[in-house]
Amino acid sequence: MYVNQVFSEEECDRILASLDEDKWEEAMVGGIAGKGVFSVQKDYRSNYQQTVPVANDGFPLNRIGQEISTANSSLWRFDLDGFAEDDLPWVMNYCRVGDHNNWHVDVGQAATASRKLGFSLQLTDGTEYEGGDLAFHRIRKERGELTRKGTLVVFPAFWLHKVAPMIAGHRKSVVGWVHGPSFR
Ligand SMILES: O=C(O)CCC(=O)C(=O)O
Ligand SMILES: [Fe+2]
Repeated sequence: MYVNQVFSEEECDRILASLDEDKWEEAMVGGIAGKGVFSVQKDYRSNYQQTVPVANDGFPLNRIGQEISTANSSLWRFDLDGFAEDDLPWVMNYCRVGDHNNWHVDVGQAATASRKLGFSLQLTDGTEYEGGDLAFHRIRKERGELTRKGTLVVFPAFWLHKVAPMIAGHRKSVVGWVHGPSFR
């Protein structure tokens, strides 16, 4: 896993300020049966989401893309193409008690088949909420290591991970995937 403090608090606030409060939609589960087969299943996941707003200068996806390239060169050396037009990053919003995303992997069939690396950028700080921790199967991390505002976490899309149920407060993250040719 690659963990780095990539954005300042002010830059995270710039992303937060660019969000549209009218655009939150209930996150869905799917991509297994085929393209476009998604549904709300609150026992698997419960959170709001909206596509991440990208400024004219490419902020913040340009920086995230560069950082993922750097991480990939030193750690996995996967063949990568970049972000996919039909699978652009989301801002995830965990604002209700119990909001969560149960154990899953990010790579599946259809639109998610070519995901190689996933990322999660912390827009909020771990001190702003209880529960809601991003966790990876069999990887032990101190709570503060992944929760700091501005921290980018990069991981292979086939790693098992989850977001624990919210107990209090609000958590927001930018979550997305860099695609590439199929594993072989
Ligand atoms: O909110 C996060 O940090 C991760 C969410 C996640 O794993 C996903 O949406 O696939
Ligand atoms: Fe995920």
